[in-house]
Amino acid sequence: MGIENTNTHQSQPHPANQKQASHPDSKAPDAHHLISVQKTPSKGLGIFAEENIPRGTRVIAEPLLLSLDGGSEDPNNILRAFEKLSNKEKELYLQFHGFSCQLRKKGVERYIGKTWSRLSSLQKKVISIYDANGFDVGVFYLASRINHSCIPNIHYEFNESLQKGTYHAVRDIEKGEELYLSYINGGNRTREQRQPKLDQWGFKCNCPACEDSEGGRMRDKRRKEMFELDQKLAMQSQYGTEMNSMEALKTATKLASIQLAEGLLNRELRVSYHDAAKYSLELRNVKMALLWAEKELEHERICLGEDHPVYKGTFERVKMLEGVAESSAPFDPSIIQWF
Ligand SMILES: C[S@@+](CC[C@H](N)C(=O)[O-])C[C@H]1O[C@@H](n2cnc3c(N)ncnc32)[C@H](O)[C@@H]1O
Repeated sequence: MGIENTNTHQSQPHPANQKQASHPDSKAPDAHHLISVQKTPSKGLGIFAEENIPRGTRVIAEPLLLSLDGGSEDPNNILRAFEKLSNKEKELYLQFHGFSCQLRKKGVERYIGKTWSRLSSLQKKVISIYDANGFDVGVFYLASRINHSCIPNIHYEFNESLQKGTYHAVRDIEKGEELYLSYINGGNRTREQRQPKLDQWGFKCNCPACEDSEGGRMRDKRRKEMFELDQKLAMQSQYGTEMNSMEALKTATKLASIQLAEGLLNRELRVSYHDAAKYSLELRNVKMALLWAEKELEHERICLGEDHPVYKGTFERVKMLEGVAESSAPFDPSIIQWF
C-alpha cells in the first residue's frame, strides 16, 4: 500500500512507518508493525491496519512525545513543555497539523495577556498543534495520527506504570480498515451533543453515527435512549434517590445491551458493567455481582491490558467477590463499598 506524507516529503514514507529506524520506542511491546500512517481522502493523515488485527491487540504502546506538566488550559504549560524538547523532538512535533478554535484563542489571550495575532508564529503553531493532537496528557508521535469516530475501534488509556499511552483494538479490525478513537466521552451522547465538542478539533464528524441517513438517524435515536439511561444512573449514583436497586440494575444492564448492540465497546460499557455489579451487590446477589464484575474485568483486559493498574484493581475485586460467593458467612453490606 502506498504511504504518503501530507506536505513536502511526498516521495518519503511517513517517519512513523520506518518502523525499525525512526519509531522513538521501537522496543515497545506492541503491534505497531500491523499498522501504517497513510493519507486519507478528507481527514489528513490517519492510521490503517496493514493486517487483520484481533480484538484486544495492543496496537500501540508509546511514551509521550510532548508531556504536559499541568493542565492544557494554560498555554504556558504547552510552551514550556515544547521548550524542554530536544531539537529532534521539536522537529517531529512541528510536523503535526494544528488547529485552535476561536473560543480557545480567547482563552489563550486571557492567559498570555496578548491577542492571538500578537503571539509569535512559533507560539501559535505550538499551541494549535497541541489543541489538535493532545490526548489528555500530551502528544504522541504515532498515536496522535489516529482520527476520530463516534463508533471507535480503538481504546486509548494512559498506563501510569508503563508511562505510556496504550491503544487497544476493541473489536477485530480488518486489513485495510482505518483505526479510530473517540476524542470525546460521547458514547451516550446524541449527535447534537457531540458535534459542539468536536468543533474544538475543527471538523464535522461524518462517521456512521453522525451521517445524515436513515441509519444515522436510527443510531441517534438509540444514543438518545442511552443518554436518558445514563442520566438516570448518574443521578442515582450521586443522590441515590432516583430508583431502587432493582430498577438501577435493570437500567445499567439495558444500557450495556444497547452499547453492545451499537458497537460501543469503550469506557462507557465498562461503567455500565461496573454499575450492574454494584447494584447486584446492593440486592445482596453476590453471584450476579461476580458475573458483572467478571465482564468488567474481561472488558478491561481487552481495552487496557493486564498490566494496567485499573485492571489489577478490578482483578483484586473479582477475587474478593469469588471468596465471598464461595463463603457461607452472612452477607456483609460493607463489601458494597468495593464498588
Ligand atoms: C489527532 S489529529 C489526527 C491526525 C490528523 N488527521 C493528521 O493528519 O495528523 C486530529 C485532527 O485530525 C482531523 N480529524 C480527526 N478525525 C477526523 C474526522 N473524523 N473527520 C475529519 N477530520 C478529522 C482534524 O483535523 C483534527 O483536528
